[in-house]
Amino acid sequence: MGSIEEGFAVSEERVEGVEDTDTVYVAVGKNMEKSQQLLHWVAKNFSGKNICLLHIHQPDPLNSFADRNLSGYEPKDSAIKGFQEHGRQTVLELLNQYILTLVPAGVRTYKLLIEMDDIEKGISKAIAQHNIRWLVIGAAADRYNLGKLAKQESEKASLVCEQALLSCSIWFICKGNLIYTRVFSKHTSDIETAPGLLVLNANAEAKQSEKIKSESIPDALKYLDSDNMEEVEHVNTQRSLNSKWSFNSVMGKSKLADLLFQEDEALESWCAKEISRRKEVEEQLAREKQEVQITKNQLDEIMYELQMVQDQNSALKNQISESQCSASELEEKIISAVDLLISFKERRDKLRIEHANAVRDVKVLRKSGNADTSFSCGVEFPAFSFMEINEATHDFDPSWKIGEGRYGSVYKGLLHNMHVAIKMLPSYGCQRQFDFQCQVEVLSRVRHPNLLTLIGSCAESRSLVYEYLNNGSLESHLACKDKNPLPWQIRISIATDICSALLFLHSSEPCIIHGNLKPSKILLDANFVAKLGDLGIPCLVHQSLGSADTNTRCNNPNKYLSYVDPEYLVTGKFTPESDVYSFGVILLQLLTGRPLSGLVRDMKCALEKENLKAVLDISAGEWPLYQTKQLAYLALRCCEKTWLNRPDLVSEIWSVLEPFKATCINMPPYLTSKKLQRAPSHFVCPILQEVMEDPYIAADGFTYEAEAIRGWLNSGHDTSPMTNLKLEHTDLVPNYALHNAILEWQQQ
Ligand SMILES: Nc1ncnc2c1ncn2[C@@H]1O[C@H](COP(=O)(O)OP(=O)(O)OP(=O)(O)O)[C@@H](O)[C@H]1O
Repeated sequence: MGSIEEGFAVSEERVEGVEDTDTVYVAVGKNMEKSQQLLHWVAKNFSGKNICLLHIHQPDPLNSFADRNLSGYEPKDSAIKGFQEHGRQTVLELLNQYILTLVPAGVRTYKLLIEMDDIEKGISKAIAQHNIRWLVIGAAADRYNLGKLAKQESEKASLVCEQALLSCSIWFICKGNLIYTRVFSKHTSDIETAPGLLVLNANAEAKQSEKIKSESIPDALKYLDSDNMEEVEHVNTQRSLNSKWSFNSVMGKSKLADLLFQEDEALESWCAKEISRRKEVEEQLAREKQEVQITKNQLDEIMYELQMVQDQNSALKNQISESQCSASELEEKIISAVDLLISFKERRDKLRIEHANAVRDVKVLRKSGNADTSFSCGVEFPAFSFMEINEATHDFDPSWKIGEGRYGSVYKGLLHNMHVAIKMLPSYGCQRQFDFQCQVEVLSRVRHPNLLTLIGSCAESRSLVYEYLNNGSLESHLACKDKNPLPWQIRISIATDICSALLFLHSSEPCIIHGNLKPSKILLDANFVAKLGDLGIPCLVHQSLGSADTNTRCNNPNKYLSYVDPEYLVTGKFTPESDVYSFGVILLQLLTGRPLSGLVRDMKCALEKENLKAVLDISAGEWPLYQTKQLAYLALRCCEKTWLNRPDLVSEIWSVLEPFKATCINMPPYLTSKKLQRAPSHFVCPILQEVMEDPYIAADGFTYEAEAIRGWLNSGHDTSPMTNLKLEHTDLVPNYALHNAILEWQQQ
């Protein structure tokens, strides 16, 4: 037993007759788990060998005993020894426990306990003293720098010790795996095998297990790969020569130490390299982790965007499905509308056929009627049904009523897109409907720009359909009912228009007498063109009634009688001069604007006193006195009681009026109101009675407003609105010349 510093074996169990070459020393610590892993590895790889458990016991130093907070207390020698003995026993018990774990493997086991403060020194001492050939140490034990230790020891250790160290092979085990091996040789301090070379693959292990069985060398030595086998064999050779091997004969003591030291430095540099390599790998790993994190973040963003896109996609899908639903609904509606249209077209075609048949029947009937009455209606004339008349007047709505005369009411109406005036005559039996229709057709053939156009009739309701003139009657203008007073130029123009109409009627063959000429029968269109209405009505009504005028109403007989020729009242017969008489009264009214009573007398008086101005209507403006006086004399002559004294329409009246009207038009703009400005009659659409904006020429040679003539043709008419004659075709040609003339006139 030596001192603790020196190191000594406090316990050694040796079996007699057992060579050291059959013993593997295993350096075990106090950690049960690690030590058992180590023993397990040794039992597996050194089968058939004896195992000696080597433990370097570090006894508690006396000063540490003294440090135990026992100030003032001086422990006795016996107490210290007892304490150290207790520690020793504890360690031996631990070693016994390790031995017990090896019992099942059938390994012969004994233990070597060495007490020393420094474990490195203890192991080195044990190698030297016990001539240890094979030593297995836990990898952690590598921290015990045996090479360094050897160098330090080399100076003071005995030759035996060094020789023993140099003939020892050491295996470093970590967690049951061989990390590396140090095999000492005579040339180098040790053969260090890199860990990579010592990691066996499955095949290599299988081969090695076969070898282990056949050879006597320890299994652990066979873990070296083929490159190192030479070295291992060399080591074995050295071992066999070990007894003869002399350190001094090969190299000096100090040289060995240097070699050991060099090897140790190589190991250290390898470790440093390994650490820096690991550091690089770790840095690389950190970078890659960062990149992975960035990629992950990008992935998250992409996933978020993907989610949004998916949401939008689903929203769009919903919209598409909704649109598809509404589209299919619309398709269904279109299909049903098309079906309806087809059925309407079929119905229309059917009605057209029925209409054509009806027209044919009417023609046949007319022919047979002609045979009886020897009267030919000739031209086709629009005949409206009562339903159409009813519809046009909105069920004869009172608000659509224009006025009421002796022969019935007049309604405004909308018929086939045209504004019309419908005159309702007293109704009679069916027998007379045909006569009525024929007579109306005769009247409709009398056409003149200053005669109110008769558009059609309804025999059923005995109504006459006229063009509607929106400026009302001359009567309303003279009465100034909500209207501006007419300028004298317009009054002259109206007188000329009526004179023109009378000339046309009286010169017709046979002569046509109006017989009911008065201001209410003179209607004014949008351009104040005067048109004479109600032509032939008295005849129509009187014929129907016979001689008795029982059903006619007259609210103001005096007013009516003021225009009637006095000779008619005597004879009961109208003559052309009867119309001249009525015209004379109207002329006096236009000049004076005065009431009927005493009108002739006042004018006579004014002319006698050479004071025409006293009776002239000053609201009409500054009358040109000479021509006005001439006209006043003519008017008085028209009102002569004897028809023979009345002036001739053509040679006397027309010859004064026509140049008078011409001077009016040639004068500078005489109309203060644009509304009253007179447009040339050919600028006016015959249907609408308004200045045309888009004039088109029809097959009858007349020019119409495009919209109006199209409405006429589209409503089924194939006749001229002006002549009632059948149109050769329904093509329309734009009248550019007229359009330009209208534009120029409007810009004046
Ligand atoms: N085509 C028409 N366009 C615009 N207004 C019209 C038209 N025809 C008639 N009128 C209006 O209807 C009113 C009534 O006319 P109607 O011919 O029935 O009676 P009257 O002329 O007053 O008298 P009577 O016929 O008894 O001699 C007229 O004053 C006139 O203002």
